[in-house]
Amino acid sequence: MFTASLKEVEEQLANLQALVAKAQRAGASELHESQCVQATRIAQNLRNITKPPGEIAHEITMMPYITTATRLAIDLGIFKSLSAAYPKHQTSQALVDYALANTDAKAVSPDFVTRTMRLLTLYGLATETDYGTYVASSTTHAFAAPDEALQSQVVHFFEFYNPAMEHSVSYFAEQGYVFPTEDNVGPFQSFWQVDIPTYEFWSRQPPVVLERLNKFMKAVHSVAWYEWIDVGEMFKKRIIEFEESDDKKKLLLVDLGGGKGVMVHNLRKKLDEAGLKGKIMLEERPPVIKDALAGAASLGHSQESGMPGVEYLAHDFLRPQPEEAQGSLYYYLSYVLHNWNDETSIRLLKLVAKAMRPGYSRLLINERVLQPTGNDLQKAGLDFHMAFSHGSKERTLAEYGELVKAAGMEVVKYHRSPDDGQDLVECALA
Ligand SMILES: C[S@@+](CC[C@H](N)C(=O)[O-])C[C@H]1O[C@@H](n2cnc3c(N)ncnc32)[C@H](O)[C@@H]1O
Repeated sequence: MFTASLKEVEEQLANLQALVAKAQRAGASELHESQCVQATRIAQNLRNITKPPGEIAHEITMMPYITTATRLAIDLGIFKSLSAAYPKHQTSQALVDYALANTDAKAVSPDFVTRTMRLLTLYGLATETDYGTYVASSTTHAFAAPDEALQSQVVHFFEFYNPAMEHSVSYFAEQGYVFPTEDNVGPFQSFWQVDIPTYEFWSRQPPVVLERLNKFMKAVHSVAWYEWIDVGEMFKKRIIEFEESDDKKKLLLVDLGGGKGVMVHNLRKKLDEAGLKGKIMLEERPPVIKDALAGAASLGHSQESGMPGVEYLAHDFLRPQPEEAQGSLYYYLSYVLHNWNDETSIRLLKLVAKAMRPGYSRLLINERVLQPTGNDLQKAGLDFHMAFSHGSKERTLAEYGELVKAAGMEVVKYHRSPDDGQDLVECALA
């Protein structure tokens, strides 16, 4: 018979109580996001101790239905409907009416909605208040958000990665249980019958796919480093170190492969608040630059020139850095290196090193750095994901150290995030 050790259960409860007490001592009435992440981790430990093996097997077996139910709910507009109706509760019939009026659904029955909602409410994607009656939870609102980040993540994985995951079982049985290290070979390429890197595969898909990919990139992030590091202080300190005035022409940061520009737009605001006028630059592939400019326009800036103080440069970062991107105070690679194998990463890092001014420029690598043990689902899952689709991996600090060393740099500081999320690895020319 399955039992759980009381001592182990008590240990986890004590951890949770300590977390709550710490927040209370700080005068808070709520846990903030990184504390919520810590609380979830404790709950996960408690679950591992108390969940009988049969229940765990059940959860693993049924998980694809949760994914499927979420995908179906997206197609039926259930999150949008519940979120818009909040704080009102909605019945399955009201959700049917919404789907028929606002989506492509040809027919929907209240029974279909009720049975779908049973799975969703189990995972907090909405709250069940009575039989066939629901109200939006905070997760519902997040899934209904206009940026569509979370919905895009679910749909993108469902369409492109999930079939490749199933295919991987026969792939590894045939090829051997070794993760590929080439960016154009792997279960993903094998399923989709292509021999090109995954990013090239995306660029050949209809624009809606690339758009969805860019939307969901936002979702893979946890609390951004610029929320827990005082950006103004960090930049000012280095500017003062070089006794240089912060004139308008100075290039403060180049964000290579910065996606739709979420980080440059946020950073620009932070730098403005700190009175720092130097330029920052987003360097991306041409279609993504277009999306970034559209993103700037949605923030109320010009569609042609984007946010003031941000330069938008269409450039392939696997080619030498152009003149205008030379000698920046910081170069920034966020969730880029984990897409590439060691060989291509070193090629990219060498090109960055060439653009760096000795003794002055720094490289900031923003990634979820793997810890030796106890990595969460984001880290362990993303590592698998990188292996499946990019022939690459998540790395430990030592592995990042090896990579930058091969490109003539060294790690000068490791800024570890308070919630074990996005870390910052600061490097300089060796
Ligand atoms: C995983 S996303 C990371 C986006 C962003 N840095 C972030 O943290 O959300 C990787 C980005 O690298 C960009 N990228 C891939 N290959 C590139 C290349 N050769 N030149 C420039 N950007 C590239 C992609 O367009 C994509 O936006």
